[in-house]
Amino acid sequence: MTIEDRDDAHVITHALAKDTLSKLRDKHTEQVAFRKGLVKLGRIAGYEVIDGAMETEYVSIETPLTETTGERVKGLDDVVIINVLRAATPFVEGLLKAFPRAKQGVISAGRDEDAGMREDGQFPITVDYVKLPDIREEDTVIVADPMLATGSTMCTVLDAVLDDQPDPENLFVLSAVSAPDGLLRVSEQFPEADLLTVSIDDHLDENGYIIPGLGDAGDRAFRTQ
Ligand SMILES: O=P(O)(O)OC[C@H]1O[C@H](OP(=O)(O)OP(=O)(O)O)[C@H](O)[C@@H]1O
Ligand SMILES: O=c1cc[nH]c(=O)[nH]1
Ligand SMILES: [Mg+2]
Repeated sequence: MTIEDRDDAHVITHALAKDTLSKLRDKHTEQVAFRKGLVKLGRIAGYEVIDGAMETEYVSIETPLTETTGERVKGLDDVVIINVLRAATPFVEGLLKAFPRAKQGVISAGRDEDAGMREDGQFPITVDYVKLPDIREEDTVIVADPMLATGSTMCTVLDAVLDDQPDPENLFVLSAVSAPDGLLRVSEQFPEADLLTVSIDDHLDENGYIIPGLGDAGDRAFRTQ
């Protein structure tokens, strides 16, 4: 398994994840390559979740030549993936390569950047659309958003996802790039969540952007800048 357990989060240390993140960080990486990078990172992260959190069971198999015993991942049908619009869309596309039969939820939650970051280090969050599947106790829930900056968006999303639902067996908050402030905020408000990220960056700037980060993930993936 290529996950480093730290006090603040589990960090995916797979060489290909680091390689892909470096391409995403590069300001010369254009839209198509950027989107493909997020897809690839989602796929790698999905495999890491399987490797780290899911069990296998023995199954008997008939090969063309003989009978043998193999292993199968248990619980692949008990996965719920939450797509935080908009930047998570290509990231989730990659996750779905690891969990093709996952149930999916969609929530549109965006920072009100005109209002700016408040003195408490949080952003007002606008939620426009919420469509979530029922969660069952046996489920592994993965809330995916490539950027975890102040944590304002993620805390709003988790409130909506967990509202009036049973606690799932596993709850992952998955990001590509995270900031220490956001990790702290989410872990304080949702201690039951496992925070999984590819990189814990240094700090946030005065506009709430992750430094060194990769810029605005939504704008780069959707070419809106
Ligand atoms: O931790 P936070 O400070 O809340 O910031 C993280 C959020 O910011 C980005 O979304 P954005 O609001 O830019 O929306 P977008 O995905 O539509 O670009 C990102 O995709 C996260 O959802
Ligand atoms: O650095 C950041 C912070 C929030 N959202 C982004 O897309 N990038
Ligand atoms: Mg954005």
